[in-house]
Amino acid sequence: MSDIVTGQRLPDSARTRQEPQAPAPHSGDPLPARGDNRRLRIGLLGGSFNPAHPGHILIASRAARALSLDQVWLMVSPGNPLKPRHGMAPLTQRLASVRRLVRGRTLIPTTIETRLGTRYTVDTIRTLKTRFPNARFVWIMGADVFTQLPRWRRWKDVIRTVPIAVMPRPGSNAAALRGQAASFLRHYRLPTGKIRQLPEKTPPVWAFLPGPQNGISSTALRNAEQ
Ligand SMILES: Nc1ncnc2c1ncn2[C@@H]1O[C@H](COP(=O)(O)OP(=O)(O)OP(=O)(O)O)[C@@H](O)[C@H]1O
Ligand SMILES: O=C(O)c1ccc[n+]([C@@H]2O[C@H](COP(=O)([O-])O)[C@@H](O)[C@H]2O)c1
Repeated sequence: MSDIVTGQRLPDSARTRQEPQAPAPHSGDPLPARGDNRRLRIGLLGGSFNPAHPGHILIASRAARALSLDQVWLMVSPGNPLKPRHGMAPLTQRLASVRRLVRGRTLIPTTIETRLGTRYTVDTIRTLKTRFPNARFVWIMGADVFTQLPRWRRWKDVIRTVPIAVMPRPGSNAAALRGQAASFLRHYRLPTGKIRQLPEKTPPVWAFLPGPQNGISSTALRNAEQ
């Protein structure tokens, strides 16, 4: 039985150990309620991961802590619709680069969009919310991507569908905070003191999560390899 999130066949022992947290594979509501009846909070960090680097791990871990997330799915995109295919490593290679950096149970590398057959974020979120009705999803993105958000397909539907956590990135923060998305959403920003409530809020809602920053990028790593 393959797991829709990890794509891996789990040995029985691992399934038993992981079942309290890991989504089960099939329809219905695969996410068990927590012992305290709180819905599972799941961060979605979509990305090309071409390749993954410590900047991804930093923002995923920081979001997990700041938002009390049970899991963060590092969703390796089948292909960012706005990025050229040329120079994009195969999905398996990009997934492997994420797996090499991840430790522990909270951060979960996944190619779930490929299995769901979605590429645009608006479709991914709608499908995930249908498939996992008991989860509370939060979309995590770096400040550079928040600036680009108005170029996404049906971006206003995206922001109406999922709370958004914007993570700081060196050189991108000022532009993000005065960009079109920030301006459109100016009445929907959570103040820093209320960030932990983000997953419980009804969208549109977003927050900028201050914290440590790392200037690393996949582009720099690819260039260094050449
Ligand atoms: N160093 C970083 N600091 C903060 N956010 C980051 C950082 N690197 C990537 N991100 C965020 O992680 C997500 C996935 O990024 P992606 O996989 O495209 O990495 P990248 O380094 O931006 O790649 P590239 O240089 O190829 O564009 C995006 O939301 C992006 O903003
Ligand atoms: O839905 C869109 O139109 C869209 C356009 C550009 C990027 N995205 C998503 O944004 C996430 C970050 O992409 P990237 O390539 O900057 O790491 C990833 O999950 C993409 O699928 C989504």
